[in-house]
Amino acid sequence: MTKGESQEWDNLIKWLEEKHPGFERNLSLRDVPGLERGLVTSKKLKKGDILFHIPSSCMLNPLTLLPNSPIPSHLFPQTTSKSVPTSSLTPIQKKPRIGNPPRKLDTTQLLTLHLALTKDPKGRYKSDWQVYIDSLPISFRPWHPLTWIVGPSDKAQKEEWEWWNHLYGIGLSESTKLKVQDVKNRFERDYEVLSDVLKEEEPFKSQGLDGMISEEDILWAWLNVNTRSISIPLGLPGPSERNNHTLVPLMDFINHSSNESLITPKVKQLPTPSSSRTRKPSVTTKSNTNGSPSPHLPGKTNGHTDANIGIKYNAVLLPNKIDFQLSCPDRGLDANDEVLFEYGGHSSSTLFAEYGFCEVPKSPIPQTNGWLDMKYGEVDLTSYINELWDQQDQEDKEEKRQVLEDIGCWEGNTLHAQPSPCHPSHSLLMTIRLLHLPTSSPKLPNISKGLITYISPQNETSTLLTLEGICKKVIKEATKRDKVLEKLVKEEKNNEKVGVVGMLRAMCDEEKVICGEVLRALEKGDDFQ
Ligand SMILES: C[S@@+](CC[C@H](N)C(=O)[O-])C[C@H]1O[C@@H](n2cnc3c(N)ncnc32)[C@H](O)[C@@H]1O
Repeated sequence: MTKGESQEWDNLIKWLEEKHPGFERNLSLRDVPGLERGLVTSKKLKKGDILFHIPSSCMLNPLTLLPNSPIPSHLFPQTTSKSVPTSSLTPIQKKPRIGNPPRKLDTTQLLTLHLALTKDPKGRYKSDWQVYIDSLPISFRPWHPLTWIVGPSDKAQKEEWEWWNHLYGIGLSESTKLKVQDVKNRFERDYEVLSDVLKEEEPFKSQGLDGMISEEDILWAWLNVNTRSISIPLGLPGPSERNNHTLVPLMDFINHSSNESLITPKVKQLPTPSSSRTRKPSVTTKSNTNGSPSPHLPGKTNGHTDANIGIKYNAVLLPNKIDFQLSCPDRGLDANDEVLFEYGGHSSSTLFAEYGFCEVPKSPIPQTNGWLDMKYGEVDLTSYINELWDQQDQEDKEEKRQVLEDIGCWEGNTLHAQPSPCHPSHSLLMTIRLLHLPTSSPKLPNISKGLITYISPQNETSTLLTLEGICKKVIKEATKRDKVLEKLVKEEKNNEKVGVVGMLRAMCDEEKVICGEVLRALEKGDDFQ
């Protein structure tokens, strides 16, 4: 941590203490050079002690922004939910306008715009959350992989960027590249919308802001929103992952772990004290799957998100009146223990593409075995399966795709370390089985109804041979990639480069270990269901 960061932390705590009644904490910023910024306990704590209490007033989302925002209110996300008081967001227009529908931003875009506006060189958009915004990472270059494929506007950074762009080409598996490309597509769509807003909407248009807020500013803002916000019910309709999330000061300093013995699971959502007395109980929010706040996965609805947060969900929660409280787990915590929670059930490649890091097993036994104990140890075979689809004719592919969608097996072409032993997902097996079925096979209708999963001994033999071939290919490519990466950093003095390459090499290990185990099972003739 630099001196500047420590100052920003002090300012943040002072702002929370002075301006946000109810704020409490027993956590401090971890101050260890060379280690990821994170939160640690300020003193020894016992079961149930409060780690922090974050009042809703300091959270940054469309509901808290609207009352004093310089962003025109017609751009705010629109609610159709009865649970949000209509005064808090723009009401639905009863008759749609003739011509183009009114432009609306979703929460991701609105928060990105709010953060990016603070970069106005003329300083016209100071935020009420400025102290919090000053505590955010200053840049995502060079470590976030999205910045490896979005060139810098500053020519002086071009040469350095080329090293990272080259790393993208040689150091990521094809399946990880697909995930980073997906992040890029989402960024580009939002960038286009926000550029149009700056060009066409007042007051931005008259202020010439389109030329003043750069793509780099929007990239910085967008990555902050996408790597730091938390899913929380805001009562906004539409895709939840685009709308129902919020930036929560302090909570966004917590790092991820999937290791259950390390995470601090007790997060509560509580009604903000005054609101629980003033509103009628009928006005309640509908939460995501189980009412828990969870680290927001920007791209998709996340199947596993809330599993480890162990939320206590209180009866009456109004969308913009939800406080967060994190309390000490049963095991207690020593002073300076890091507080961690699970961002969701994400594989290494998803964590890397979305958040710019991956978990590497810390195990006393050699690292290769550690991967087998990783809760979300996974190899994504999408790029290999895509190659097989490309060999099928279009009609055949459409027909089989429909069947796989009917049984919930389209996509999800993965191998898993857990539950042990390593195994292919059911979706992967069904996909390869269908790839080996002849065009318009009479078996397809029954597969589509879920009546058949095992097709025939011959089909099964072909399926397992294909799986074996793919696993061998993955191991070969991961071994080759690992060697290239080793060579790349052999003489490298830059610690950041060495650290990132270390993560990429660890992901090669994960592929080799999991595919190796699946190959061993295939050789033994083990059955996969
Ligand atoms: C929500 S922020 C957490 C706080 C962050 N460390 C900071 O300095 O502000 C998420 C970012 O923290 C980093 N991070 C979180 N968990 C991590 C972990 N287990 N190992 C390495 N980096 C991690 C990643 O850069 C990620 O994009």
